[in-house]
Amino acid sequence: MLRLHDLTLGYDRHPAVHHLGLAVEDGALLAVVGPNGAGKSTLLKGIAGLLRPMSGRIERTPSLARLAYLPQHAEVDRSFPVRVADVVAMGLWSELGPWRRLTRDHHDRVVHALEAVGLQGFGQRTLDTLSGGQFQRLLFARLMLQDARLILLDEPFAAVDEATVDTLMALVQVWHAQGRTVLAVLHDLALVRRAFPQTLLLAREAVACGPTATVLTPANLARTRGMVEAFDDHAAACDAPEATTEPPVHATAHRHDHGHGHDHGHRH
Ligand SMILES: Nc1ncnc2c1ncn2[C@@H]1O[C@H](COP(=O)(O)OP(=O)(O)OP(=O)(O)O)[C@@H](O)[C@H]1O
Repeated sequence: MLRLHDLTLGYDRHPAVHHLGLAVEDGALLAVVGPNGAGKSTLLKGIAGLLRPMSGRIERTPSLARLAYLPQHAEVDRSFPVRVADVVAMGLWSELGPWRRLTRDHHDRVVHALEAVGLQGFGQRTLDTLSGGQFQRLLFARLMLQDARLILLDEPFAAVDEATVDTLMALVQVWHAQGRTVLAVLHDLALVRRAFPQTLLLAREAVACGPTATVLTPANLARTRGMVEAFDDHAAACDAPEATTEPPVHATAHRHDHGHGHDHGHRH
């Protein structure tokens, strides 16, 4: 299980998301949804261990120790003149370590992963020759080889066409069927409703979390709209005491209210 305990994350001591308390069960397929600036990427970076919590903590059971994180498209530099097959093979890093060479079996797995994402025959091409959609397919091939139990995808389908979404979404479904836990930041609500059993609706705080149909209601979506704009990026750090107990909820939002309304924008 992945648990967030009264988690606040931010930059330069300014909170970006605050007081998240929720539990995501092992094997969940969870969409993270919310307006621009809601803190979705920040949350994924926090879970990936790239941002230290300002307060609160993230707990992962050992079953989720092996983690793979796919950052937003724009954050990945693909001007390196390296070969597609070599980038995919980087997914084997945790298995190989720095010194071991690829065996025949490893090469076969790279070829298989490229086939699975529809990039057969692309192995010898260099990264800079790929289209945006092809590059995203390559990143999914690398993810396949990482064999992670917890997979974090930040807008994996931004700027890719429908056929690519279908191919990559089929892979996500396979990972889900294999019992892996997948969290994906998405803006396509139709896709979320169709393919993601659970959703976290985020607007600097957890607005709702649980079965997608109960989270993506018109009322919840309307509430999120004003919440992000009203949040003050330069507010002082929150002095609210950390919650001492966490409710044992399944992918359920746990909101802290310290006596201020939403019209105050935030509680920091
Ligand atoms: N490196 C950073 N330094 C300072 N502030 C940041 C940094 N990254 C994000 N922020 C701020 O944190 C807040 C949340 O940003 P974040 O990228 O997590 O939102 P998001 O929900 O992923 O948005 P989008 O849908 O636009 O990608 C925003 O106000 C943003 O300006």
